[in-house]
Amino acid sequence: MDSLEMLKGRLIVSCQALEDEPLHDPYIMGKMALAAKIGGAAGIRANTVKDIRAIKKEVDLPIIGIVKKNYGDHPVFITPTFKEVSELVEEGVDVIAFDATGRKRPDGKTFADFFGEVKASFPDQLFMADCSSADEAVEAERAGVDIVATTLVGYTPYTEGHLPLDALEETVSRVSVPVIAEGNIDTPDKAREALRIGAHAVVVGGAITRPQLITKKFADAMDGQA
Ligand SMILES: CC(=O)N[C@H](C=O)[C@@H](O)[C@H](O)[C@H](O)COP(=O)(O)O
Repeated sequence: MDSLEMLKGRLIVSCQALEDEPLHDPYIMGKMALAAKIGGAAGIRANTVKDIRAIKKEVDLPIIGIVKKNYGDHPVFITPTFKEVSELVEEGVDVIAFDATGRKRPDGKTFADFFGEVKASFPDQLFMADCSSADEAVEAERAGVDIVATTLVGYTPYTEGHLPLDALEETVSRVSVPVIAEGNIDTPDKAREALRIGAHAVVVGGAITRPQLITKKFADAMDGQA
């Protein structure tokens, strides 16, 4: 069974902690991935080669790899250039994900130029397009990606306030490649709803692996109640 088939209808847990987060440590991300596997995750999404290596030591699940890299204050930061894609190919991951929004990349390339080069260089690799709208998903499918995802819905200036499940519904109706629901799927009900709408799989991050955010939800709900 290939990794896409293994992920069908299943939960993928994003195990990420950036430099400014308390759990920023490859060892901890490895253990997060193990906890996710024990809980029933069928795949892991992870950031940086270091974290991916640590995660591979703990679990044998399919990995969606990204490299978040800031080029100055450029807004495109999820696997933004060919360099980050090459790092992931060299490490070896089942799927490589990247920003597939309509914005120019830090090196000045459009998404189509960037992906054309990537696909020509690594024709056997699976690629997932992190989109902020159904229009971008349609463009990414046209460019030849294997999977599209709602990862960046609400995170581009032109999608502020848009809801991932609404974008998912539109995307599912307009593309034929598998669509992964990702981004602010923060309850089990939303994950189930995403599958009902037609998501191939669901990625959940912060609601499982960012304890500072989980704690805040409880603390905020209790604030002023006593
Ligand atoms: C916008 C952005 O940078 N998204 C990132 C993409 O890799 C991650 O920070 C998210 O945690 C991930 O997409 C999962 O989403 P959520 O944590 O909402 O379940």
